[in-house]
Amino acid sequence: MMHRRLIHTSTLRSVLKETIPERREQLLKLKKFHGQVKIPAGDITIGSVLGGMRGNKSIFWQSTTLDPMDGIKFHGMTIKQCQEQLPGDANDHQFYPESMLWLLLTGKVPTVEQTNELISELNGRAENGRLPECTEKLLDNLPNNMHPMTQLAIAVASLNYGSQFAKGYQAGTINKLNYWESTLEDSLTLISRLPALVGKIYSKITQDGSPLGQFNSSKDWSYNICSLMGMTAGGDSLNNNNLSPQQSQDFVNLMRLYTGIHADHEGGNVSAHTTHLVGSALSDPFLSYSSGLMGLAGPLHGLAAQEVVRFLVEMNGSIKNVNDPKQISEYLWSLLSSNRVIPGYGHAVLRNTDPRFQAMLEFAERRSDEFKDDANVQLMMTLPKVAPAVLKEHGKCKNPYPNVDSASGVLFQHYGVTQLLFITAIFGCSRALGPLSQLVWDRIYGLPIERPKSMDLEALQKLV
Ligand SMILES: CC(=O)SCCNC(=O)CCNC(=O)[C@H](O)C(C)(C)COP(=O)(O)OP(=O)(O)OC[C@H]1O[C@@H](n2cnc3c(N)ncnc32)[C@H](O)[C@@H]1OP(=O)(O)O
Ligand SMILES: O=C([O-])CC(=O)C(=O)O
Repeated sequence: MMHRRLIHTSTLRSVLKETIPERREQLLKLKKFHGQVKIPAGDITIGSVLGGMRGNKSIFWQSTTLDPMDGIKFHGMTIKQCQEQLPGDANDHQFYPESMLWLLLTGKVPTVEQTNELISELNGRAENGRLPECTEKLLDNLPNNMHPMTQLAIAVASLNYGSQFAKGYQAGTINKLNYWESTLEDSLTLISRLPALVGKIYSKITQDGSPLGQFNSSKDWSYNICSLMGMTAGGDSLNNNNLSPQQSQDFVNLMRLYTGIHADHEGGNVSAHTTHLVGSALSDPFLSYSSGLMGLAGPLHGLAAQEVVRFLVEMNGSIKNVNDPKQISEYLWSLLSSNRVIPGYGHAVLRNTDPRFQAMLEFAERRSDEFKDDANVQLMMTLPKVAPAVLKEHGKCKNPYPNVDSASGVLFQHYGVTQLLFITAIFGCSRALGPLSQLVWDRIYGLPIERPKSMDLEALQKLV
C-alpha cells in the first residue's frame, strides 16, 4: 500500500508541478509590474465597510468564481459541464467528489485513471477508517448530544497533532518554496479522514457511539461517508433504515452530488474566507479548516441546511395541503412578520435561483416515484413557486430565490438522516475540498498574512 501511495502522490504532484512555475511567474509579474492597477467596481464605500464588505473585490481565489445570475463555476465549468465531463458513476451521470478535488487542485479535468488514483490515495490515507487515538478518545469524551458541528470542528483541529506542515515548520525542515507540499499532505489526510469522523459523530448521536458501518477501501469517499453512517445496503453497514439496494445506490449518489457541488463557492463565503484567513497566519490545514467549519456552523451560512428541514417540518405541521400556494404564502407571511428569515432563500451574491439547488431538485425529479409520498420533499418542490413572490412583496431581501440549502436536508431526511443537526456536518465534508485546495495554492504563491485596515466610527464620520 505504501508503494502504491507514493506512485499516486507523485501523479497528482506531477500534474501540479507542471502548472506551478507558470502560475507563480504570472502572479509575481502581476504583483511587481501591475500592483498599482485599480480594480473596476472595487471601490470601498462606507456602506461596504458597514455592510459586511459586500461586493469588495479583495480576496484572491483561483478555483471557483460566482456569477450573480449564473452561479458557481469550477475552473470555468458549470455544474452541468462537471456532470458531463468529470469521471464518476456512469449510471447516474454523477461525478465523484474526488474528480472535483482533482479539478480544484490542478485546474484540469482528470482522467478516469487519475480519479481512481486519487480515490486510492485518499483510501490509503484513511487507514481503514481508523482515527488517530487522541482524536478517537477526544470524540468519545465529548457529550453525544453536543452539536455535531462543534464535535467536527474540535476533531478536525485535533488532527493537527499529526500535521506534517506544523512539524516541518517547527523543525525548520521546510521553507517558503516547499510549504505547499506538506500543506497538500495535510489537506489530503484531512479530507481522507472525514468519512470516519462524521461516521463516528453520527454513531454518537444515533447509537451511543457504537459503529454503524465499516470502511471499504475499494469504494469511493462518498460511499464511505454513507456506509460509516450506517446507510448502505450490501454488507458494509448496519443499514438501520432498511434501504433497498436501489435506495442505497441513490443515497450514495445523492451524497456524491451533494459533496461534489458544495465543495467551493469562491473565496468570500464565511467558511472559505475563514480557512484562507487563518491559513494566512501559516496555521496548518487542520487548524485553518477547523476555523472554517466553525463559520459554516452559523445559521446564515451552512447551518441553514438544518434550519430548512426544521422549517419545512414545522410548516407541514401547520398547513393542511402542501400543494396549496395560499396556505404556504400565509405561513411565510407569519414567519416574516415575526422578523424571522425564510431559511434556504436569499444570498449575499446570487440574484437568481442557485444552480446547486437546481441540481438537487433535478435529482429528486428524476426519482419522482421515490419522493411522491414525502410531504417535506413535496413542500420543498412547491416552495419555489410561492416564496419568491412573497419575499419580493416583503421587499427586503435582494435575492428572493432558493439557495443550495433549500433542498439538501429534506432529501437526506427522506433516506433516514433524521438527526437534523447532523446535516451541516455533511456540508463540512464537502466544503473541505475547495478551501483546502486553495490553501495549497496560497502556499504555492507564497501569499502573505491577511491584515486589512479597520476603521472606527469617528474615522468614517470624518469622511462625510
Ligand atoms: C450555503 C449558504 O451559506 S447559502 C445561504 C444560507 N442562509 C440562508 O438560507 C438563511 C436565509 N437567508 C439570509 O439570511 C440572507 O439571505 C443571507 C444571509 C444568505 C444573505 O444576507 P444578505 O446579503 O445580508 O442579504 P440581503 O442584502 O438580501 O438582506 C437584506 C435584508 O433582507 C433580509 N433577508 C435576506 N434574506 C432573507 C430571507 N430569506 N428571509 C427573510 N428576510 C431575508 C435580511 O435579513 C436583511 O434584513 P435587514 O435589512 O432587516 O437586516
Ligand atoms: O457564497 C456564499 O456566501 C454562501 C454559499 O452559498 C456557500 O458558501 O456555498
